[in-house]
Amino acid sequence: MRTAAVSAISAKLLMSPGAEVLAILGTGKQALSHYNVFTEIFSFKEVRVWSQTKERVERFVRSVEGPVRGCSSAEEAVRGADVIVTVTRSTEPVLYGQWVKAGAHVAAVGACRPDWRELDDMLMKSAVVYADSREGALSESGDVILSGAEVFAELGDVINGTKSAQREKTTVFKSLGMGVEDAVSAKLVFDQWTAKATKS
Ligand SMILES: NC(=O)C1=CN([C@@H]2O[C@H](COP(=O)(O)OP(=O)(O)OC[C@H]3O[C@@H](n4cnc5c(N)ncnc54)[C@H](O)[C@@H]3O)[C@@H](O)[C@H]2O)C=CC1
Ligand SMILES: O=C(O)C1=NCCCC1
Repeated sequence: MRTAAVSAISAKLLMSPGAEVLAILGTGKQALSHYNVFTEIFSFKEVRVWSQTKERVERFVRSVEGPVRGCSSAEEAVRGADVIVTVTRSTEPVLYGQWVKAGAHVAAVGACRPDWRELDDMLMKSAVVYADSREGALSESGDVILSGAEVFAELGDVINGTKSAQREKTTVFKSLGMGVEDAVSAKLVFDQWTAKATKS
């Protein structure tokens, strides 16, 4: 859930204000938590989902409620989408810049190894790239390392107001996960548990 929460913060900061269509590539555990968090926080008119097989897409669609539509190709899912979440175990690009609408926001969650990709060079080079950790992105993300794309800012820079949120441009948030996210999540759980325990 903490990974999806961070992706949702990236979307809150970087997606276009009138965003209506969300696309999710992948139908595993991260896809479900992203679906749950994004539909809880935002009001997308349509959520499109694609995965490797028709069976996985159908199973995912049956498992959730809301305005979800299964797609038979990644291209069908992402064409015209305002926000795209990539949550696959792919080692090769599944999302191509030529399909992505200008001004869309991409939260790229998979491909967390230096030789793995989810996004192609065209997208990485044409988008404004943000990361949770610049250091992490430059050592762990194949999409950043192999494309040679510049990391414009960390998400924390945008939250602190030291770097701009370029909503009008196509943006990529490269997520890798950070220990501090686990620490904050653990504190939230502990605080809620303590509050309940003191009441009873
Ligand atoms: N950035 C972060 O903080 C985190 C990133 N991850 C990464 O997110 C990704 C997804 O994780 P989970 O949902 O837990 O995995 P999962 O195994 O539950 O789901 C993986 C999904 O990827 C799809 N997939 C696998 N190979 C593919 C390919 N070649 N092309 C297209 N789709 C493919 C599968 O059909 C499935 O829908 C993994 O790469 C994982 O390492 C996971 C946790 C945190
Ligand atoms: O932050 C995490 O947790 C992970 N990050 C990338 C790879 C899978 C787990």
